[in-house]
Amino acid sequence: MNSDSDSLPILDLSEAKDPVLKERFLSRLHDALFNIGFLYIKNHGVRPDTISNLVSLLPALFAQLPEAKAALSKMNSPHFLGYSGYAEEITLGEKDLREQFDFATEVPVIWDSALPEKGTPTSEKDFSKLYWRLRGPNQWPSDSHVPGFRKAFTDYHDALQMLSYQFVHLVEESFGISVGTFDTFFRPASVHDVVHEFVPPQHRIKLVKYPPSPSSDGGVRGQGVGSHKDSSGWLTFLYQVGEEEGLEVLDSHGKWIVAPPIRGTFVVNFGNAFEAATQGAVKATIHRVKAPGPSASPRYSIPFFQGLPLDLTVSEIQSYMPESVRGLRRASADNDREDSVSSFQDPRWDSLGESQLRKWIRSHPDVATKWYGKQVTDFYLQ
Ligand SMILES: O=C(O)CCC(=O)C(=O)O
Ligand SMILES: [Fe+2]
Repeated sequence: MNSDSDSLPILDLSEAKDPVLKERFLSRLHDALFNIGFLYIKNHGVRPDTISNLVSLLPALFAQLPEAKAALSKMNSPHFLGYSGYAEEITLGEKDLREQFDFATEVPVIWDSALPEKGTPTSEKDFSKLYWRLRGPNQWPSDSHVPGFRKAFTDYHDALQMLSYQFVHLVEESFGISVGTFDTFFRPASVHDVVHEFVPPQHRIKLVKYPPSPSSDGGVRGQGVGSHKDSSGWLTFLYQVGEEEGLEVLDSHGKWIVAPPIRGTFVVNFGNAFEAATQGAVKATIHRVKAPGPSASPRYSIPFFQGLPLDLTVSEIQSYMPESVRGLRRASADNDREDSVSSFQDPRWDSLGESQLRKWIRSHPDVATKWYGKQVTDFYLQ
């Protein structure tokens, strides 16, 4: 962040529909993108009942018996979808004091382990690359344990997908490029698009619970999730449930800014791929979550990670960005971080799929070894 303010901007999306307020809205969005990289949006158009229908099921989802949760374990899924138990994930060498379910756009498996020369009967595209194996269906909880979950999740997914596409159009406008420039990443190509036909991406949605946890002797709250940049996609739309604070955002002076839940809003931030696409002009801002203290209520959150086509490469994505945007690159103090954009620009993982595969293998080597084998796992762990 590069702002002297101690709080994040709140943008009102209804202003974007008002001819009088639109210019001001776009200039605020431009500032938020280039100076801060983290913002709230309100009047976003997602129906309150679409949100509350899913939110109201979260306690039951997490209260399932350990056997029921184990039956949905990520260990069952080559797509890294499913349940991860409390404190099973590690960020920056420390356990994250949260449990979570990873869901995604419901899609069939398209990975084809056949040799590329054989092609596939249905498509000219080569789906033999290992990263295509990341795509696949969800593990749904049983309807007797969490009644109505699949419908509530799907409605929420569809609403957030639409919001994310509309928001990308506003980003295009604030960049001064034609509305729809990035649509090619998200929709089946039209007959005129002969450059590259992308398979519409799978978006990921995490359902997260941070239970109350003991503070250290000095009263310091535990690590809900350690400081990180989002690496699962293009843009993140985070819904913070309830009133429990926890999310913090690192500004450009190295100061942590609290990003409390604000009723009726989503928090929007940008992933590594967006930072790479803009050559660092829009930052994937570092953030973290503090676990609730011992007498607090559990905190729930729902980040939606907008996906991108897995075969999209960094240079290809950059070619869609105008020089006026890429030229706004800012100096960054975090270029040497392990999870920073630099790993995405390493030619070995230069497609989104390669960088995603690496990320998932590194965060779940046990799942990776089971489905991808030791040799592949070791390669991506190096
Ligand atoms: O729970 C939150 O508020 C944020 C979680 C987060 O940053 C993430 O899962 O990437
Ligand atoms: Fe995050």
